[in-house]
Amino acid sequence: MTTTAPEHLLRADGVTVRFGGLTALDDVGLQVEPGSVVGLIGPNGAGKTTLFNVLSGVLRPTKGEISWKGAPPPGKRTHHLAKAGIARTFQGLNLFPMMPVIWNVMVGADRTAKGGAFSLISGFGRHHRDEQELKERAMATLMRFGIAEYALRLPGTLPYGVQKQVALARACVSEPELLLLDEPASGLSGQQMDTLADQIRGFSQHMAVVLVEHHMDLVMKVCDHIVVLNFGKVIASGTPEEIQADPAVTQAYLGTPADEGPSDGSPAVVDPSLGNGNGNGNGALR
Ligand SMILES: Nc1ncnc2c1ncn2[C@@H]1O[C@H](COP(=O)(O)OP(=O)(O)OP(=O)(O)O)[C@@H](O)[C@H]1O
Repeated sequence: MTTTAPEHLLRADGVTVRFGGLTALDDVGLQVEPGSVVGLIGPNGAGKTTLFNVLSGVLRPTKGEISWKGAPPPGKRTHHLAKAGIARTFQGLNLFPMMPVIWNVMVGADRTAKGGAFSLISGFGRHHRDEQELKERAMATLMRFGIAEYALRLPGTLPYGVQKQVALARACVSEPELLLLDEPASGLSGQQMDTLADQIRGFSQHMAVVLVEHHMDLVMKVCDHIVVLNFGKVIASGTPEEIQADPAVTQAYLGTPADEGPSDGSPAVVDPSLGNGNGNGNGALR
């Protein structure tokens, strides 16, 4: 009997998450193919972070299943994920403030570091040659991200945009097959966001990316596929063009009835500049 490898890297089936009486996710399905960029969007409180936490193994769903390359997920600790080829960034920077930039990136480079930062600082169980190799890989990644000059600086002494790049470098240094990005554009300038967009498209040459992001222009620019959540349910799923033309998406963000499209009959376009008039109390499209 021959078995074929699953086409998807990551798959969620019928994922439901309840917090007490509140259903944060309701029967959500999602697939991530190798080399694709998948966006998760939705108004505030839609369930994006909850789904991200389920996908990254941090949160166990009340119902439903997650599979990684057709098998159960590898575990919820960062080093479990890293070993399996999954890396993530955090909504906050989550850098170690007392460690220089290069050490922060070395932590990400070490797929075998069970103790994470502790094992790096203590050197427990590691040979000098291994540490040298980690340092070289971290340095090469810093160079690739154009931030090698900051290698010996503490993160807190650097501009926010550079710190964001350090966090991204730390996630990418292990050359993951899947990169989970949690609001990578928050706090960035327009120019920094353009750089980020180019980077994400570049990443997809080597890895799949799942992106939770409020900045619609970035999402529309970089994603191959977008999943839209509202009140914990998937209300739309498709290419950026399909999502922009979907009246249910416009309704979710702006609170306009789905059948009230533009009077000229052209498809409704989700406009990031429209911030008010949200009828569902979920906040504006940002
Ligand atoms: N730990 C928790 N306990 C109880 N309720 C929670 C918890 N985490 C999230 N929720 C609720 O679940 C729902 C979905 O929240 P979630 O943070 O996933 O939405 P989101 O789309 O990420 O929102 P935002 O864009 O504002 O970050 C919200 O109603 C939220 O209040």
